[in-house]
Amino acid sequence: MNSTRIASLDDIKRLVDTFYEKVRKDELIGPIFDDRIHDRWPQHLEKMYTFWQTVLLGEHTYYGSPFPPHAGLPVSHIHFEKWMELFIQTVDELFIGEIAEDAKWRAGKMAELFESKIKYYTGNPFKSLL
Ligand code: HEM
Repeated sequence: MNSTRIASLDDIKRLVDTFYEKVRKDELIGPIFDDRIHDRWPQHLEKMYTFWQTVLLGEHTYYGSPFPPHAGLPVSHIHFEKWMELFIQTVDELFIGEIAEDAKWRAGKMAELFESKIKYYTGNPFKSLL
């Protein structure tokens, strides 16, 4: 059983790298990422390190807006379910502790928010995307 707590940027990198390895291999959501990201995976991973470093360690290195890149993606409930399944699997494989639990909780909240925004904007295509 693993007994590592999320405590450093190296831990965040391991979490992000392992998660997106699973994502890229997944038949349902892998192609959605690849179609948008193409050869920019190193940049995407770098950005995701800063995102989770900010959220989980309180070290403020991410200054973006998380939602806009998702607004036009061809995703619905099943895609978010798969995303969450892989994320939870990754966290539980690698880490224990309060921050690991927080990671899963926050991911779940953001997945819910993104899903409901995407549903809303799909029904109201002329609303602002922010
Ligand atoms: C099925 C679910 C999801 C898909 C298909 C998806 C896909 C993507 C794609 C294609 C990008 C843009 C990459 C680029 O063009 O460089 C992106 C960026 C990002 N995603 Fe997701 N995502 C999903 C769920 C989530 C969730 C639940 C979170 C939150 C925990 C999240 C957090 C982010 C962040 C922070 C960025 C970077 C935004 C920026 O540019 O500042 N994504 N995602």
